[in-house]
Amino acid sequence: MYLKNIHLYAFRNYHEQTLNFESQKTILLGNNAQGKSNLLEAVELLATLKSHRTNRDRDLILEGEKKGQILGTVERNYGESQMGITFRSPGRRSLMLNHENLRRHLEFLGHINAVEFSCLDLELVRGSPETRRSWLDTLLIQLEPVYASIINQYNKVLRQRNALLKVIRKTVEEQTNTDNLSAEMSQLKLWDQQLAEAGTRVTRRRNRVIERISPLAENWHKEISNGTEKLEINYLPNISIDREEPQEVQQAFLDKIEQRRMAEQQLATSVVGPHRDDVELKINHTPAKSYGSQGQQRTLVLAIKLAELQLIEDVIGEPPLLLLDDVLAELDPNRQNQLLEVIQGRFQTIITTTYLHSFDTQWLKSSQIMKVEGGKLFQM
Ligand SMILES: Nc1ncnc2c1ncn2[C@@H]1O[C@H](COP(=O)(O)OP(=O)(O)OP(=O)(O)O)[C@@H](O)[C@H]1O
Repeated sequence: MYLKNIHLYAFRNYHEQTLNFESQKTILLGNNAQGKSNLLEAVELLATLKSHRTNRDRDLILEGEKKGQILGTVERNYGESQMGITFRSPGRRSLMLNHENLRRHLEFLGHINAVEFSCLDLELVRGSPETRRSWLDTLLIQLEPVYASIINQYNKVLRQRNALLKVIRKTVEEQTNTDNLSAEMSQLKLWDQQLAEAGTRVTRRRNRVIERISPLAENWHKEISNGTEKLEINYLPNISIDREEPQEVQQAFLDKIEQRRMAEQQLATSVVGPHRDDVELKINHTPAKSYGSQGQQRTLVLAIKLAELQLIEDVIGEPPLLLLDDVLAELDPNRQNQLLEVIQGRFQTIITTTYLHSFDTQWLKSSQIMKVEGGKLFQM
């Protein structure tokens, strides 16, 4: 897979800019706040339709404009695709593939795959469970684009069920109309069923992806730490997935809802389901979050990113893009070399950096280097 070019119109701090990727490796060089990460964000959006920095389209549009656009051309084994996303404020985004407007997000996903690695990824270890869920979901969308609608459907049901739980609490507090309450309770039963169905789909897929990525990450981790450390990645689902059959998982889901009924009604929110999942990361049998040193945590994240590259390549059959946002300088020479060795000519890589001195000369010679200044790119 090769991203040939990208065009940005009124996107973040870019008025109008084209970048033709002329080498497997592109280095975006510039001071802080010039637009380097914005460009990587544009590639991330083409790959996943999500940005890890915002979920409001209006943030993505150049200040003062009503419309922004990202266009890109990607070359795959099966041929070339032109992709486009138009953001509107106010308004909804629209998607284009090969000059045709798409109605469904699903048809847009899966043409570009990318693994992003930035200093924010340390949050995978240090941050809240939400960060780890979001990491899993983004990975799953790339591996099987249909997951985007599965997780959206789950979130929609969850929102509606939470709204109903709030209505029920109000009815109970006001102790007014018992007829209303019984109608609301039967409605809740229907939402329980929907939550369990949608949630089972999410849980089973998250479990599957963890089963696939864990051994890969564990191997990388062993290699980077020269065999001195053992990484363990465990899925901690809110609903037990010991059982094989989806119907059995669904039943376990419904049983747990029943057990937590009182708590849910008091809190007026859903306390059962994959929105409460987490992923446990352990180094030498101890939690990486509380016991891991900074260096160990960095090794862990690097191992996970290398595993993501490998897994996506295995599943998709083509190497994904690698987006490195200001991370090379943060890795020690040993880990830097390990990463550069893996990349060598295999993955199209876009790197942002404020300095060039941490790159080796061979690497610089074979890279396209672009200077980024105030939302403009200059060939160096
Ligand atoms: N919607 C927008 N309209 C105009 N400018 C924006 C918009 N969103 C972000 N910016 C500007 O983009 C710049 C940030 O760019 P970016 O995050 O790409 O920085 P960077 O070059 O990667 O720097 P760093 O090394 O600090 O990460 C800031 O100047 C910010 O004000």
